Amino acid sequence: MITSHNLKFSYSAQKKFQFPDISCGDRETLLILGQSGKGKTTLLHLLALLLQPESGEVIIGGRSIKHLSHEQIALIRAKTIGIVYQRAHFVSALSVIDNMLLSNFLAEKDQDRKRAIYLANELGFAEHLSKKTSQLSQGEQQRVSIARALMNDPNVILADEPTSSLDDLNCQRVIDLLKTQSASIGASLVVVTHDQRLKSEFSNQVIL
Ligand SMILES: Nc1ncnc2c1ncn2[C@@H]1O[C@H](COP(=O)(O)OP(=O)(O)OP(=O)(O)O)[C@@H](O)[C@H]1O
Repeated sequence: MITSHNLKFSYSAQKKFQFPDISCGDRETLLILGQSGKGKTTLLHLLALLLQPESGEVIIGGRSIKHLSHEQIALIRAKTIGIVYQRAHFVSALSVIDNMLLSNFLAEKDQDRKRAIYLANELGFAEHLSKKTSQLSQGEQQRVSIARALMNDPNVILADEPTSSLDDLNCQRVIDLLKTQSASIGASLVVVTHDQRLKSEFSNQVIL
């Protein structure tokens, strides 16, 4: 479960954001919609503990993420949050499977090859596991990115514009994958997007 209260953030005196409170329980989904520049990625990065709010707090699994060291925050993020970034940010020198196993390493867990292979089969890219990520199509990279986010069975999955560059068929596939995979591990799924196609896919919505 993830909630936020009174989150405020500013990049500069001219660029200030005050976000509505959000709440997404275990096995629940939440869509955060907003036009370009409304602060969707900023909010997602606050929820992902990648940015520190000026005021307010994020609570994950009942625990407030305030007054913790950078090291503690990094470990909580790695262990409890799966992030599907707007751009995938793979390590280009590593294979697909090693990019996935990196998630285990960052969470200080043993490398779980079985889980990586299981997810690759579930998400339909098992034949690409030993390739470099740059050899995969954009849609395949998107699925690897989702699988990587699921490697540590996170409590919360945060996805930033996961469908904006996909055609209708792949858009539907990616949303179905995110929903089924997050439901199967009992996670909260929060998606931020300007993609209006997703409106009909989520009953809980917040508009920025
Ligand atoms: N590091 C930064 N420094 C200064 N301003 C920033 C920074 N990152 C984002 N901004 C500004 O903050 C505003 C919100 O950016 P953000 O990326 O959160 O919006 P968004 O709703 O996700 O937009 P998009 O849909 O175009 O990705 C934008 O006007 C952007 O220029």
